[in-house]
Formats: sequence, structure tokens, C-alpha cells
Amino acid sequence: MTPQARVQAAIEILDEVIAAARRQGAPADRIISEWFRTRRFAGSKDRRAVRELVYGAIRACGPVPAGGRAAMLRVAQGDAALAALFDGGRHAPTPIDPSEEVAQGGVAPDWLARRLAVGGIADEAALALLGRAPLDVRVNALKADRASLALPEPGEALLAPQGLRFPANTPVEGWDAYTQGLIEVQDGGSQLVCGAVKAQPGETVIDLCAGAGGKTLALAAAMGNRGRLIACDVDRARLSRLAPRAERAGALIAETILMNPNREAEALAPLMGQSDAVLIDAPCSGTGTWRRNPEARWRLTEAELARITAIQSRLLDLAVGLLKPGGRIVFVTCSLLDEEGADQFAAFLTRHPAMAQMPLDLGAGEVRGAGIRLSPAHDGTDGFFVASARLL
Ligand SMILES: C[S@@+](CC[C@H](N)C(=O)[O-])C[C@H]1O[C@@H](n2cnc3c(N)ncnc32)[C@H](O)[C@@H]1O
Repeated sequence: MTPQARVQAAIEILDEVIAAARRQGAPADRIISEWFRTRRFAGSKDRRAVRELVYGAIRACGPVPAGGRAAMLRVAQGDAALAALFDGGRHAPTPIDPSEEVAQGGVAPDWLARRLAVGGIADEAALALLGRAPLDVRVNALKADRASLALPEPGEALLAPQGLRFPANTPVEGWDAYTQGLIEVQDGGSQLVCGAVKAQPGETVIDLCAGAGGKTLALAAAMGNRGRLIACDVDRARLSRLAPRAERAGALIAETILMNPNREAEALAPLMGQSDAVLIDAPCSGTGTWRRNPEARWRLTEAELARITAIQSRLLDLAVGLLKPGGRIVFVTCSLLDEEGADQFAAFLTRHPAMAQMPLDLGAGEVRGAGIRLSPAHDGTDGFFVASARLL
């Protein structure tokens, strides 16, 4: 593909990404893969270049752009070499008309940027949400140890005890250590919040929103495969991905429970009053993970945010019934919005006088209300809120 054709391809893909964001359709990654699946003429260099162009444009536009061309023009405004590729040649974008619409820049749609700013995420901290994430792995303590594990590349030791950092795109999933379950891909911040559960061998621990089990596997390692570890979710497809991962990781104690949405208590009834710890890695807006999927900020609406925060409150309330006396809840969201963090947890503590806040010391992050907030700017991790409370 010529450089011009790559720009035109990126514009077409951006049109699809924007349309998908408006109707809550497929994520950008999948749209890009699908686009290339039907265009076999494109080589690996073309794919990389087009991908870079698409993500560069997504990052550059705050509000949802009118279309792919307007988004690409936003980048071209500050990049003369890119602007020169709009030359109207074969497979090239048509020349730029000075009167045509250019998408608005910024960190996010205006309402969302304002909400973040209210929570202290503005300027550099907000821009860092759109940086590029490195690739972090967790050495699986069930099978190996960071101090002695030899990997094809050394990696930088992270604060999380088994965490290692590599440059983005390091092909770790092709390494023997990965196929043998000695390492898992997991953001360093995610590893730290798993540590906040302080899961111990022999305990009964519920991972209430386990998804495909990223945190379940870390909990199994912390528990040394001793005790009960119950991974729950309402999403059958996600939860079904846990079993093969657990097998690879040797996480023998992980059990799963598929729950019906809004009827979670029925599936959990046999477990009431029995847990030492419940991790609620709650569904959230994902504002802390925009480095990985920056178009997510175009999908979020105020109505969706209200819907998600209501689920978070419901799950927090539900988790109290699962605890034995002295048992603890660890509430986590990968969001930097206070309504999904400090405010949500403060409201929970008010609703449940029998729950006492537990101070956390992650060795990182900033205190936010009754919890700790990790952020790309402050900690070089994805953004998280984490807080804990104990049943008196
Ligand atoms: C942040 S993700 C979990 C990620 C996972 N813990 C990990 O570390 O890979 C939130 C999960 O909450 C699940 N979820 C949504 N509504 C739920 C509900 N009512 N009860 C339990 N889980 C729910 C979603 O299906 C999703 O898998």
C-alpha cells in the first residue's frame, strides 16, 4: 500500500469505529482485524502503519468526531507530512478543503472531561490517560518466581512482587514461559489491587465479577492453591475463558458460578455468610483503561454511567451478605471517576454501619476518600480505585 492508501484505509476504518461507538458495537481492535481479514493485499507493515494512524486519530479527538476524515484531519492539522498525503491520487484521500470540518481535540467528550476534572484528573493527569500502555506480566507464583525465572528478555521489576514490565508489543504470548503458565499478562496496577485482597491459603474467597479470571488467577497464586476460590460472573462467554487459563496456570482451586443478571443472590445463596473475602472488580466505565481502548470514551453516556454505578451499588450490598463475621470486601473499579470510586464507597459505608473501612497500603497511588487511586500519571499503571471494609 502507498502511504496515501494507508491514510485512506485508516479513514475508512475510523468511519466504522465511530459508527460502532455510537451504537455500542464492536471495539476498534476487532474492526481493524476484520478490515484486514478481507484485504489480503495488505502486508504486516501496512497493518502496523494503518493501526498507528487509526489509534493516533482516536487519541487526538475528544468528542465523537463527525467521521473518519474529520478525525484524520485533526491529526493532519499538526502534521504537515500527513496533510501532504491528501493529494487526490489513486487510493489517496481527496485534497484538504480549508473550509471542511475538522474534529475537536481534547481528552474526552466535554461532559466526561468535566467529571474527570472534578475528581482531580485534569491537564497532565488527563492526557496521561491517552498515553501508550507498556506490557506488564505477573510471574505465576504457583509455578515460578520472578527472582529466578529466565525469560527471553529481562523486563523491568515492578512494585507488585511478581510484576515485570516490557515494551508494548513484546511477543510474550509466544514465549514458552507463557504457554507453560509461568507468566500471565496483567497490568501492574491490577496486580497491586489483587494484593489488596490479602488472600491467604485456606481462606474462602469470592471473586464476584471474575470475567475471564485475570484477578482470579492472581488470587489462586496468593492462596498457594489452598482454600476455596469461587469465580462468579453474569457473562457466560467471559467466564468460560477462565477454565483453560486456570488449567494453564495450575490454579486448581478456581471454581466458577454463572449468575443470572439481577438474580445473583439466588446463585450465591449456598455461599451466604461464609467468605473471608469478596473481591468486587465491578463493571465500570473503564476510564482508567483508555490507554488500551481509547475509543471507549466515545461510547460512554451519562445514562450508561448511571446504569453502571447502580450495578456497583447493588453488588456492594450483595457482597455484605456473603461475608462471615470479620470478613472483608475489596471494591475495585478501573475508573478515575469519583462516582465509581470514592463517592460510591462512601455511600456504601453510610448504608452499612456494620462495615468498617480498612486502611490500605499498596505502596503506590493517592488517597481518595476511603480508598486509594492509582493512575497512569501518578503510578504508570492503568487507573484504578480500590477500597476495603470489614464486617464487624
Ligand atoms: C472489570 S470486569 C472484570 C475483570 C476481571 N475481574 C479480570 O480481572 O479480568 C467486570 C466484570 O463484571 C461483570 N459483571 C457485570 N454485571 C455483573 C453482575 N451483575 N454480577 C457480576 N458480575 C457482573 C462483567 O461481565 C465483567 O466481566
